[in-house]
Amino acid sequence: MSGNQAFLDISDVTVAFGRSRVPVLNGIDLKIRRGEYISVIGHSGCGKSTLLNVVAGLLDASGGGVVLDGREISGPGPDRAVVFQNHSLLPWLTCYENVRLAVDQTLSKTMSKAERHEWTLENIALVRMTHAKDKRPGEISGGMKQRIGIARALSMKPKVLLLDEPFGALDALTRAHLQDQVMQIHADLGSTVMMITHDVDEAVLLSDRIVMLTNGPNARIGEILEVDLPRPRDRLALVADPRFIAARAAVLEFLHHRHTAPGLAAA
Ligand SMILES: Nc1ncnc2c1ncn2[C@@H]1O[C@H](COP(=O)(O)OP(=O)(O)OP(=O)(O)O)[C@@H](O)[C@H]1O
Repeated sequence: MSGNQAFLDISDVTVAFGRSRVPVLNGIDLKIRRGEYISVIGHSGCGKSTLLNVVAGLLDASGGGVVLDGREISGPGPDRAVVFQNHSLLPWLTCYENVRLAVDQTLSKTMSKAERHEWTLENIALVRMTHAKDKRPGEISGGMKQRIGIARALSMKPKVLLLDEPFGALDALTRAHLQDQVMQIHADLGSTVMMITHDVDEAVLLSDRIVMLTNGPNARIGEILEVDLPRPRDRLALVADPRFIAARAAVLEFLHHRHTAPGLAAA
């Protein structure tokens, strides 16, 4: 991919914590196109969340930098909305109020009060949560909380959606429903998504490319797999699709046998 195609340009990012001289991540280069769905996968502790936090602007890289749509990232901003594994809704607000708060914080200069109300409802409808919009987080399931978290993130009209294991804490069926919804939203809105996951099937189902990190410390990009599957994707049909099976096998093979950086002994 040529440099000028990058919408999100992660360039030579290195992160070392505290006084440690051994970086967690070392020289991460990744160029993401507008509208692309990227998954980052790797063993526990290799630095996936660290990378996402650098892109979110929640953490400063020790070296390198990130440019989004031509602007260098130097802190958190509404152009990058994050959805974490553990839903971070404010418990004393209703679902509507949680989304509305984000809308008011980011769009009050560009939308009237009535428009913000409509926009809030629209985003809640997008994740099919209209029926529970007046409930508080304590009154709804984990999957529903994640849906509101996604609605809140989308309502900010971010340039990039950053998903840090958004389905990780959910049961298999709820997880599948939410993956399908996110696929639909990605198709409808053309969102650019960077998602951290541990789940190989999830990565193959959702992604245009899967970025595989080597084990840390000094984690690097070991390999990037293009997922050559037409959209829309149907999870049931894909189970028997040789391209799905091959992509899945390639990621598993990397995770089991080739997760060490070049030049290091196998773990
Ligand atoms: N604030 C911090 N201070 C010191 N070390 C940290 C900090 N945050 C993360 N680390 C270390 O950096 C490494 C990478 O952590 P990170 O959470 O990014 O990994 P991960 O791949 O997302 O892990 P998991 O898949 O288990 O969530 C780990 O060794 C972790 O202990």
